[in-house]
Amino acid sequence: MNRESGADGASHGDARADDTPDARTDANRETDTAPDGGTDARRLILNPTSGGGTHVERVRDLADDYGFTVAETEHAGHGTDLAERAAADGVETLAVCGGDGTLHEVVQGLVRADALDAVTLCVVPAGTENFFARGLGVETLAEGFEVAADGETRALDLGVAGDEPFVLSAIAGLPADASAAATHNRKNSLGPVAFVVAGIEEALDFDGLQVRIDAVEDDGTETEWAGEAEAVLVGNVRKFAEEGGQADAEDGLLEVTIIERLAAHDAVVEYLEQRVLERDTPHVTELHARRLDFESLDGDSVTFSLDGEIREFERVTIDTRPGALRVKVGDDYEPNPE
Ligand SMILES: Nc1ncnc2c1ncn2[C@@H]1O[C@H](COP(=O)(O)OP(=O)(O)OP(=O)(O)O)[C@@H](O)[C@H]1O
Repeated sequence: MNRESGADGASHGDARADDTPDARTDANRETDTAPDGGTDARRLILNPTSGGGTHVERVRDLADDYGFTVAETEHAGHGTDLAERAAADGVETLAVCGGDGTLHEVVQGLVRADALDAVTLCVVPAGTENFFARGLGVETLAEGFEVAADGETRALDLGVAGDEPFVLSAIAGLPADASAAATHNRKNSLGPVAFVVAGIEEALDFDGLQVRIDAVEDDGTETEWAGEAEAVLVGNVRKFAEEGGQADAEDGLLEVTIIERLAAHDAVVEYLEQRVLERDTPHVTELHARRLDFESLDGDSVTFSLDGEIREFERVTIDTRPGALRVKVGDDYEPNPE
């Protein structure tokens, strides 16, 4: 694994000696508790409702130890405002404590503030799934702060659907409907099982998508797919084909999986064949695309899940901003997990 440079050739191993708790002064500690502002270089945006919400006290203690001021979200969408504010305040290292949805909001704020170049993100996992944090090799709250202090900085791709950035994935079809049904409250009470429960409920009355997809592949080839789809899964940091999991997030490409609509039973068998046996199946199309144009053919808008946040599009272009996200990663991060 290349530990020297990210996709943009940025220099790495840039943790500063004063990032460690021991190196900071008592005076520093006193200013660390500014709730929602200041000109500090390190700030943490904390979603107190992510996961079961049991992380708050511990995270505040760790933030204090590592010299992060804490800005707590007060409502859905607030993470975007707080990130914009952090950028305006000149924050250089911005940690995000929550799940993938909170990270999604924070990235919106940095894009709105045109501050992706100026801010390095760190993740402190406190959500239900924490897919992004796990991909970066960050499993626990404490590891989130350790990596914020000492981790390597890499330049990861950012996905964009229309004008909205996403980090993990943009998915349309059955899984997006299931993710819409797995509400925040339900996730808090059921955990990851909420997705399964919601998925079964949604499968009972999901109609399929009538869509056309024009993709520009890695080598410039243009590919068109039109028909009735069960789901269109577009991964940036995440991939869905074969065994699924983390994708190469530094290749400037989207991992696209289109699952053709079949009788429910056949579709499940084929999807499992592909995932478990890694066998090509005739009704699953995989593409590595730089860009794709998605259009609903029946005039209905389609429900998308962008990192778990629900949006509606009748037509949308999805592409990437290669290497646009500066992110601290742990030792277990694999740039190319293939
Ligand atoms: N103070 C708040 N009160 C209520 N909702 C909030 C608050 N702050 C943020 N949110 C909302 O919480 C939602 C989910 O948060 P997040 O994704 O971080 O946690 P999660 O759903 O538990 O985890 P994951 O996405 O990893 O499964 C986001 O859509 C966000 O808008």
